[in-house]
Amino acid sequence: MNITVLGAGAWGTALAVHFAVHGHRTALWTRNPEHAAQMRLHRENRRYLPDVALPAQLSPHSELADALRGCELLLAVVPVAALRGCMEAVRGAGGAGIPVLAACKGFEPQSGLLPFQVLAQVLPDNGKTGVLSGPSFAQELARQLPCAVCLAGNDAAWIRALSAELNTAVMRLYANEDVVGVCVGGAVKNVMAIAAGLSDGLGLGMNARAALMTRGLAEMNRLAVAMGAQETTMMGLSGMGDLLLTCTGALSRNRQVGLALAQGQTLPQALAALRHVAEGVPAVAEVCRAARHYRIDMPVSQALFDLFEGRTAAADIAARLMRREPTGEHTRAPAQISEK
Ligand SMILES: NC(=O)c1ccc[n+]([C@@H]2O[C@H](COP(=O)([O-])OP(=O)(O)OC[C@H]3O[C@@H](n4cnc5c(N)ncnc54)[C@H](O)[C@@H]3O)[C@@H](O)[C@H]2O)c1
Ligand SMILES: O=P(O)(O)OC[C@H](O)CO
Repeated sequence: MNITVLGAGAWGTALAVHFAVHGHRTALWTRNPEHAAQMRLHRENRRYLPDVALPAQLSPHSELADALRGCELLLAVVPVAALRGCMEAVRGAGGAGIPVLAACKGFEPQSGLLPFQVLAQVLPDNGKTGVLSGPSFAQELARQLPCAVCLAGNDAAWIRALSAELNTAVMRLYANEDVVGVCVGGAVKNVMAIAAGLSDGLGLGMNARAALMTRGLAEMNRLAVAMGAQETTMMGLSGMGDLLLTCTGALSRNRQVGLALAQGQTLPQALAALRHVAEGVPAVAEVCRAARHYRIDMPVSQALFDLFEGRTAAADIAARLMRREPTGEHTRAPAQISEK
């Protein structure tokens, strides 16, 4: 298959390398001509995924029209904030009819839309759109270490066929019919990974991290179900699977942000040191906005939001969460989300 990957960051490059290694002709598009030239020269993406050789089947591009030539499947792997602009550019370049999977995780800032909803808005006449999500660090996939992720979209038969066609011994693909749940899991687990990094960085212990992850899963589930997802999806790869990986894995950028905040860095300092996107940061505000809208309680997300807004200190968050009114483990507590 001819695959075009939009976005030559860590994840876009890892996916492009993977599909090229497994026999697909792969174009990797970056908006930056100098970046494309460097990748062609060194056969490596030194800025975003160093020490991984780009296979011969992979061609770096900065001209969108070149990258789209002969394309049979588009993978959109830019930060979710850039998804709309990228897909508008694809439409402008005559690529509106190409099937597309978004592999970004988060809510579009301000609109609060999930990646599949952005695709539906920008490409309303596009026949086939979907998402790829699940526990998957770019550095591991690029080295062809095994992982399992899921695909979901607007055409269940296409998603099933695509899962079978793209499945490899390195990346096992599961078809999922709950595109809302898959997207919400991928977005909210990043918020929980920041909280887990913060907890670990403050030395709160393994008991605290287990509690945080479990109650984080409860928050993810409440929001997902309110938005129309199935509860079972949160127990799968794009829910619990990705939550486990991102809250505990040292490679997680979101977890690293939490660790940096615990050391006393400001949010801009932590993000500057990262040099990669941490989608959990903009997602915090969108998650809390959605929680207010659906009138559900998301105390971990709200505590992070208040921290980012300067309304609470990192050192006070644990006490604030622990001292809340006791409640039943599966009680649907009324929303305690602040109005700001
Ligand atoms: N890195 C991972 O392990 C991983 C795994 C799964 C999913 N993801 C998701 O994939 C998405 C991309 O993450 P990443 O790790 O590749 O990020 P990254 O920070 O490594 O790279 C981001 C890339 O997007 C490009 N970009 C940013 N704004 C753009 C715009 N307006 N137009 C075109 N290109 C733009 C940047 O130039 C860069 O090449 C995120 O939503 C992330 O959550 C990442
Ligand atoms: O490095 P993070 O925190 O953006 O997480 C990367 C992937 O989403 C893990 O599945």
